[in-house]
Amino acid sequence: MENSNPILELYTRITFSAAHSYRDKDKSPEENRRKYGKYSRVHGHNYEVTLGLRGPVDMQSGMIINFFEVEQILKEKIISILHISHLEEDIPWFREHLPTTENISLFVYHQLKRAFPPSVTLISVEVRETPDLGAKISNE
Ligand SMILES: Nc1nc2c(c(=O)[nH]1)N=C([C@H](O)[C@H](O)COP(=O)(O)OP(=O)(O)OP(=O)(O)O)CN2
Repeated sequence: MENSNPILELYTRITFSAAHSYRDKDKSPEENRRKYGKYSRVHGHNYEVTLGLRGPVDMQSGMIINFFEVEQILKEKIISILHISHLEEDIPWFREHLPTTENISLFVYHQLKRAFPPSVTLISVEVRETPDLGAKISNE
């Protein structure tokens, strides 16, 4: 096999639990109920986040990045902030942005896009709120 450093993609999945509700700040509880139905009430989900990372495989270690390092980054940038949170109460960004699956994907993407070493590119973030509902950002 050639001795150059091939470019590969590495995937990892993390989970966190959080509560949220859909409410527009300028609307009354009744208006929010009309607009968002039952989702205007606080409810929780076990979210699944799948990340795609791309980079050259270091021929000595056989890794794009040591998974241990990925776990440390995810703990600091995602889990410590989102896990067991009430999204729009605890995290300032979600006071201005409805805590939908789409916006959670954007939040995770922005938290992580500069968190990895320069040789590693974050190419995708997929957030699943339920088995039937997810959102994905691809940066390819
Ligand atoms: N485009 C989006 N639409 C909705 C989102 C979202 O993030 N993006 N989110 C919701 C709610 O959070 C809801 O909880 C989603 O889960 P769902 O399975 O649809 O609803 P339930 O858990 O209540 O399950 P039921 O089968 O309806 O009882 C809504 N829309």
